[in-house]
This record gives sequence, structure tokens and C-alpha cells, in this order.
Amino acid sequence: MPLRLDSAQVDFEQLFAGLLGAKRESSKDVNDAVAAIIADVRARGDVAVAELTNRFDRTSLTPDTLAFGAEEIARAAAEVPDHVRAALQTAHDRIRVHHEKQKPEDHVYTDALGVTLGARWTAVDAVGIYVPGGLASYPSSVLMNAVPARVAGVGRIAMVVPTPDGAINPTVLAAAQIAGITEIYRIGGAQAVAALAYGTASIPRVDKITGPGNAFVATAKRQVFGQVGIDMIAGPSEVLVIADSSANPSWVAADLIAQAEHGAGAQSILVTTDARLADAVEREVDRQLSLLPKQQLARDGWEELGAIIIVASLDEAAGLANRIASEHVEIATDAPEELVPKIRHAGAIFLGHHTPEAIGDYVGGSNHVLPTARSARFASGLGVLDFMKRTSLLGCTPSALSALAEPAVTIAGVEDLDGHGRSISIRLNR
Ligand SMILES: NC(=O)c1ccc[n+]([C@@H]2O[C@H](COP(=O)([O-])OP(=O)(O)OC[C@H]3O[C@@H](n4cnc5c(N)ncnc54)[C@H](O)[C@@H]3O)[C@@H](O)[C@H]2O)c1
Ligand SMILES: N[C@H](CO)Cc1c[nH]c[nH+]1
Ligand SMILES: [Zn+2]
Repeated sequence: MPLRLDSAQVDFEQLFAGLLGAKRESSKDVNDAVAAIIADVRARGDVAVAELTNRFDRTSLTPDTLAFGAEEIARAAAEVPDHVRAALQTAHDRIRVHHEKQKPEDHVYTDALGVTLGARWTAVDAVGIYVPGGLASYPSSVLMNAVPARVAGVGRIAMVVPTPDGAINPTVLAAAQIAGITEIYRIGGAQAVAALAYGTASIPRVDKITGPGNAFVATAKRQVFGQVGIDMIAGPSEVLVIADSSANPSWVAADLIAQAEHGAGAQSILVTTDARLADAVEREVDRQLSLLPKQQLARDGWEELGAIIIVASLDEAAGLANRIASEHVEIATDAPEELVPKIRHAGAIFLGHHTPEAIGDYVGGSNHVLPTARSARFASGLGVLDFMKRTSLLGCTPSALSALAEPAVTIAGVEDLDGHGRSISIRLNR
């Protein structure tokens, strides 16, 4: 049974420990396993990457066959039916247009003292994008990573994607082709993250790694942070639907199931002001799951990490949503815009009855790589800025330096850094 609570009973700490916390932490076992994998890849390079991939993904790779060849990519992409390619192209184009609007502007100004200040944005040189592929394949995630990287102007984009049992979904390669990605490796998990971070003979190291993945991927990204940049920890997917009596229980149920079908650790929560809707959604989830024979993952996910919470008001729903800080928040009410200002912690907000989260997964144009596991409290979804960095610019005229020297030398003095002070004052005594 999914968890069912009403607002009088919602003990956030308990909710956190059960629903939001324990099952989503990476365990000591995963941490240790990932540390061992990273150490192995650093020591033995491509040989370790091939061996580990063969073990976890049941492949038969050698150090020479880690990368997809150009003809292989072209051949696989050519197998993809025209309507699928057209759908990917639509998604690509919409994602590109939206992300173009995120490109930051450089700015420079000179203040009254004659100090020039500014900020200049430049792209990261080399990025590794992780496309998950263990339980399902995600051509859409290729686009969500690659498009903002290209809009940012990243020089080199290396993509990794696991190929369980040696099989690749050709649509993943078609998406890469549409996005202009040519460097692709058939590896996944912690060994792929380690190879991108530290480099091997056949996989040059990158500067930053982005993309979602399972607990092994997320833990590996945490462990290589510092050696390379990372975007965020985007782990198992989550949705929190806020609904009132205007919501359609079948639609809400379908949205909860859609998220649960992401499998292990995926989480679907309904927060509603209407007890009758809660009952109807619960029944409807069961009914829809019984009609979907392929939905074992969703069934398990709903049983394990599904929840229905009844609250007294939409304000209370917003407060709870902020504490949970879900990856996706759907507002299934007639006036979603009234609630939006009250939702401060969410990876993405979906407005109204006609905006299922899945439209954002694919073709809405916004990014679907979003902060999970409550990291929306401090992190944002993937975007162009993740592939860029800002360098500040500072310039003083002689008179500006004279005006600022005294306070600067004073602070250098209290820090006991005379060399700093002298490097300023030496310029004044001429
Ligand atoms: N937040 C997002 O934007 C987003 C998008 C798509 C998918 N996702 C999430 O990404 C995750 C994808 O997970 P996945 O498993 O399907 O694919 P994955 O590619 O993340 O992980 C598969 C890899 O995990 C490694 N692995 C598996 N078992 C292992 C073990 N016992 N020891 C060491 N390594 C092991 C293997 O190397 C395998 O290649 C899902 O949780 C899904 O919800 C999130
Ligand atoms: N809901 C996932 C995390 O935002 C993304 C996704 C890809 N394909 C389907 N769904
Ligand atoms: Zn999804």
C-alpha cells in the first residue's frame, strides 16, 4: 500500500525518514563499491573500464571497442523510423530555442572612482554527458544534456551510455546524431564516470560531467567532484502533484504512475485538499495499473514510495511541497498561477490540468535533468549556465588605485599579509 496521511498526522521527520530519506541515501556498500571502481579505473584505465562494463552490463568489450565508430552510429541512426526521427527533431528544436534564451550576457561598467568591473562568460572546454541506460534507454536525455552544452559553445562533448547485453537502442544514437554528438562510448555506471573524470588511453578526460543516473552514477559523480565539475545529483525521478477538487482523478493517477515507472527509488506523491479525490486517485491508480501488464516497475514503485497526503488548504500543500522540494511539482488546480509564487523549492513546476509532467520530459522545451532527493532546495535544473563559467574582470586607473589603496592596505595589514599591502603601495610612490 502507498503511504496515506492526512495533514493532522504529517510528521515531516517521519515522512523524511521513510519516504524521502533512508531509501534514497547512497548506502555505505554503494559508496565503497564505487570507490573501488574509481580506483581500479585510475590504476588500470581502459582494461578496467572494459572488464567492469562486461561484468555489470554483460557485454564483451575490449579496450579497443569502447567507442562507437562513425559508421556504426550512422547505421543505427538510419534504422530509426522517420516519425521517430521527426519527433526527436521537434524535441531538439524546442529545447534549443528555449535554451538559447538562457545564454548569459557579458557585462562591463566603470564606477565613479574609475574602476572597471565586469563579468565574462566562457564555455567549459570538454564535457562528458551521462545518458542512463540500465533499465530503460533515454534518447530524450541525450537531447537534454547535449543541446544546452552546444548552445553554450562547449568545444568537446563526450557521451557515455551503457549497453546492457551489448544492445543499444538505435534511437539514442539517432538523438546524438541530431544533436551533433560524435564521440560516444558504450559504457555506463561508476566506471564511465571515472573514465571521464580521470581519462584513460582511449577516453580523454573531461572538465565536467553532467547527466542523471542510478545510485552508482550519482555516487561516482559525488566522488569525482573536484577532479571535475558536476552539474548536480540527478537521481531517481520524483513527482509531487498538488490537486484540489477540480482535478481529474484519472489524469492525476496517470501522472503518479508515469513517475513510478522510472523504477528503483522513483517517488510519486499526491498532496490534495480533497479527501474524495484522494480516494478516487487511489482507486484509479490500482485500476490503471491492473490494465497495464508491463507496469511491474510502476506497481513496485507506487507500493514502495507512493504517498497520498490530505491537507487542509492549498497553502498547506505549498508549504509541504517546499519541505519535500520535489524534482517535479504539478499544480492540478484551475488557477495554478495563484499557487506558483508560493512554491519556492522545486526542480520544475507544471501548471494546470493540461500540463502533465511527461510533456516536459520530452517536448515542452524545458530541461528534464532536474535536482532530485530534495536538492531543489539549493540546485536548479540543467541549463546553458551549467556548461559555462563566469570570469570577473577588474581594472583600476591610477586615481582609482590611489582611492582604494588605503582600505586595501589596511585589510592586508590585519591579515598580516604585508606582501599584499606592498604590491598595492609600491604603485603609489612614484
Ligand atoms: N533526473 C533525470 O533527469 C532522469 C532522467 C532519466 C533517468 N533518470 C533516472 O536515472 C536512473 C537510471 O538508472 P538505470 O539503472 O536505468 O541506468 P544507469 O545508466 O544510471 O545505470 C546503469 C549502470 O549502473 C551500473 N551498475 C548496475 N548495477 C551495479 C552494481 N551492482 N555494481 C556496480 N555498478 C552497477 C552498471 O555499470 C550499469 O551500466 C533512474 O533512476 C531514472 O529514474 C533520471
Ligand atoms: N522524468 C525523468 C526525469 O525528469 C526524465 C525522463 C526521460 N524520459 C522519461 N522521463
Ligand atoms: Zn519521466
